[in-house]
Amino acid sequence: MSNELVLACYNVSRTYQDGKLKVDVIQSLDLEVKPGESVSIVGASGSGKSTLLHIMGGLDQPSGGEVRLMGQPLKDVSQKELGLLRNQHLGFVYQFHHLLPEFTALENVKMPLLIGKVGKAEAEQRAKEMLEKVGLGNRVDHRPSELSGGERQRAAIARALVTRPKCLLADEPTGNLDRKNAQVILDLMLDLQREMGTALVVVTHDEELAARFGRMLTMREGRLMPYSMAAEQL
Ligand SMILES: Nc1ncnc2c1ncn2[C@@H]1O[C@H](COP(=O)(O)OP(=O)(O)OP(=O)(O)O)[C@@H](O)[C@H]1O
Repeated sequence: MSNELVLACYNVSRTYQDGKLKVDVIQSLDLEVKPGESVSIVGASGSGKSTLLHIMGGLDQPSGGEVRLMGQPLKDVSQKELGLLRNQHLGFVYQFHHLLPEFTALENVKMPLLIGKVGKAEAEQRAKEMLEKVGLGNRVDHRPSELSGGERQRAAIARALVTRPKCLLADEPTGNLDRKNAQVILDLMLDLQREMGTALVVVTHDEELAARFGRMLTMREGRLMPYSMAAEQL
């Protein structure tokens, strides 16, 4: 039943008007994300992967079609409600950590809880627990500049998951890391996804990492299709 889905896209399209040129980046795209499942999306550069993730996360509006978050069509909600829905149900991780430089890891991770009106004491405790989970229990008072690249990404994952979202959306979360750190961060995301029952949708260029997800999709000609190595080499 559709209302059991975490996220759903039905007949979604996105067109950019670039001067006289109209670019159909996404066309008649359908996607259903079930609770707790892990989905990877690969595809050529410029195929529309980031655009899709922005639309799924309510950061961009589709030109047509419908996006539902926890069964709620996003086009029906006000900006304020959208903000609440996103804070409540979604976590975001990007290629670059986007931690606020003047705040410590703990303060950064607490922030979405405080925005979501969780009390200060509970926010502090949950943020500490989440930092422990990502292996940063001994780095809570470090500022981003005092963390390694892998540690910053761990802190960004903690910040995204501290609200216990139904779905984590990640755009090239390992794109800025070396191979070893990329593997470690991906393992961490998949472990947390299973442990917390969070659905995980990741966009990546890395087909080897993408193959470790429950479902691997390719973005091609504005649509998603099951990944097939043979088709990729055409
Ligand atoms: N604001 C915009 N205005 C016009 N065109 C845009 C805009 N944003 C993206 N595009 C175009 O839409 C297409 C898809 O971009 P998108 O960033 O979604 O691709 P991608 O698959 O994530 O690429 P990459 O893997 O290189 O990050 C590109 O051709 C891009 O130039």
